[in-house]
Amino acid sequence: MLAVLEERGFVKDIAGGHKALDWVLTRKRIGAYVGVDPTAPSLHVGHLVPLMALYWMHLHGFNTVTLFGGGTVQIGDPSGRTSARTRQGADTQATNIESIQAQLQKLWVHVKCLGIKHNFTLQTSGGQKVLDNRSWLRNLNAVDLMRDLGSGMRLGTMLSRDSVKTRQESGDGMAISEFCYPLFQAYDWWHMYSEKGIQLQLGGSDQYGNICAGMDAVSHMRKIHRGESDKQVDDDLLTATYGLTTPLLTTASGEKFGKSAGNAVWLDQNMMSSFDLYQYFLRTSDDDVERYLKLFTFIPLNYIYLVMEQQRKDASKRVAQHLLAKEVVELAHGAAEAKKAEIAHKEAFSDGTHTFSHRALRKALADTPSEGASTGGPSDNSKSDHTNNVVTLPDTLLHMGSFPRILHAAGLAASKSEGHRLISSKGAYIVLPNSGSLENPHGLKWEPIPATVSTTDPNHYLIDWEALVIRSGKSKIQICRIVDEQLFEAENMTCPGWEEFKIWRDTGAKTKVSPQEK
Ligand SMILES: N[C@@H](Cc1ccc(O)cc1)C(=O)O
Repeated sequence: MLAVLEERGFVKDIAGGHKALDWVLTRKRIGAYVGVDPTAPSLHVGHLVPLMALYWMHLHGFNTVTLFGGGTVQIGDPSGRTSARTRQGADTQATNIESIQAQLQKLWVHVKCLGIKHNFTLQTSGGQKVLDNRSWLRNLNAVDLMRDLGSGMRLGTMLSRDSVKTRQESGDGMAISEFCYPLFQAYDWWHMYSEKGIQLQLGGSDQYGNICAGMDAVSHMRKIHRGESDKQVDDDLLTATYGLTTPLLTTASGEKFGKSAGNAVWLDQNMMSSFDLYQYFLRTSDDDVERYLKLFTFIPLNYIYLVMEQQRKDASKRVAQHLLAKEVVELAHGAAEAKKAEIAHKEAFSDGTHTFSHRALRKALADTPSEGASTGGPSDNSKSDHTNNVVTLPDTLLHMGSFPRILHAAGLAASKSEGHRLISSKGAYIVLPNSGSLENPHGLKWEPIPATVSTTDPNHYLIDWEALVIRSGKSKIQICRIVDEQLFEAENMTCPGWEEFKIWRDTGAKTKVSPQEK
């Protein structure tokens, strides 16, 4: 098992000894767990690395638990942080807990389906559970905790942790609650060790300290509960605890993995559509794609090597990236969504990579009805849950000089001024209507949005009188359906910058109108 995790790139550090862990995993189907604190409404792609390692263990017959910290999130893990988290309101916390729990459940369903697809059988898979540590932490007695577990954890070790040192040095200090966080994570482990035989904890590299603290605490608790006489049992490698941390991902060009335009790449479909998630992984560079295929998919290594050979023969086809993107969407959102996202992308480029397929546009528009708000509440375009990334924008946004605003409204630029920058650096593109060639009438051409912004009218780029197709960088495409402003407002729709636009327009209009009124 350890060899599998190592060859796929999951192992950064091992606590408890490499040899010992290797031996135990070979001898015994121990239990393993990964914990996540629900600090946000969704997991992001970074969470997937330790989770994937755990899923591999599940598929190889180990008992596995994904734990969400409904209890620990209220204390706040200081690991890897330079400042304390701000306290969340009770209702935010409740919704986060609920959605993370649902997400962890859903991931298990998709893991099982992917397992079957990649020829693992349910009979040889291990058990899997989703647990909430609130269920035991809420009954914990403070005196008992300090007497038993607290007495087994050393101040020196805890003070020497980087997260503590940096805060002491920067002068911000640290609250006792945060300082004591490792006690609660350790108690989780003790609880699951004694009840479920969980001997291994996996986590991101920032969890190394918490995991080591947990190992000390569990061994201390075992002594207390067994009496000192059982000392030799304690040393038994077969019943000891172990830790494994996964590497922190950076791209080959040195950037932090998992950020798109400064935002986290969320796994929740309502926060990031399948189309966008697919697109994020499709943008993976050739230097990173093999590493990511190993980490984020269950595809056998031999097959990955074959795909990489194909990829090197013609990198422009991005076969490896398409495969990666599809498998990740399948893991996060399920097979049906993955198929749709794949088709949407393949169609968009079906007439060549330098063109955008008119057929794909027609299909995307047909698949996403314009009544974006039909679900009732106000619809926020940026959270569109469509597979095809169609956003709806009001027609009044299209006027001479408004391209930077459109880039912002379509979610391709964080602000209007960033839109400006994108255009002047020739990083923003638009599909030219009716630009197909005689041999390939559906392949519409891309061209950079003209740098002469103030004299360019976006209306000239409307395709079939109803859509603009824009792109930032190499492949972040956005289809914009343009509707009548009255319909947009009547359907309670909105888009980034819309309120500011209205204020700007209304005040601008007044100064223009008044002289004529005179
Ligand atoms: N402390 C972990 C989450 C966690 C919570 C409870 C545990 O028992 C284990 C892990 C984190 O912040 O990522």
